[in-house]
Amino acid sequence: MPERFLEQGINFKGQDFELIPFGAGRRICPGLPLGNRMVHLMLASLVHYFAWELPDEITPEDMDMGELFGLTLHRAKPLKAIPIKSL
Ligand code: HEM
Repeated sequence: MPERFLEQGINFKGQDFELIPFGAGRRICPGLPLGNRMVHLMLASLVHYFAWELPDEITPEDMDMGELFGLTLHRAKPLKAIPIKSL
């Protein structure tokens, strides 16, 4: 639920310990600025250039958003999204 951080005034740059995808303090990830730009560029390019659909007539409401606890918290079932055509 990434939206839980909306309007909280929390950012990911290592000051707010509720959200530290790049770590914090002296050993914070030195690739933070590059990583931040690349993730935005990659995701925006995929959304901009392709139309997407879910496999097997799954609707967004049916998606299993279950989580699996580990070193990081990730989806129990990987997201499968199919690019159907370039826009
Ligand atoms: C979305 C992309 C990335 C994420 C989420 C990420 C996340 C992290 C995290 C959590 C750490 C450990 C920080 C800590 O120990 O507190 C780390 C360390 C590190 N990251 Fe990244 N990283 C990303 C991209 C990059 C990139 C693009 C580079 C280099 C070009 C990079 C280079 C490093 C290095 C060298 C360390 C070790 C820093 C140290 O131990 O002093 N990372 N990263």
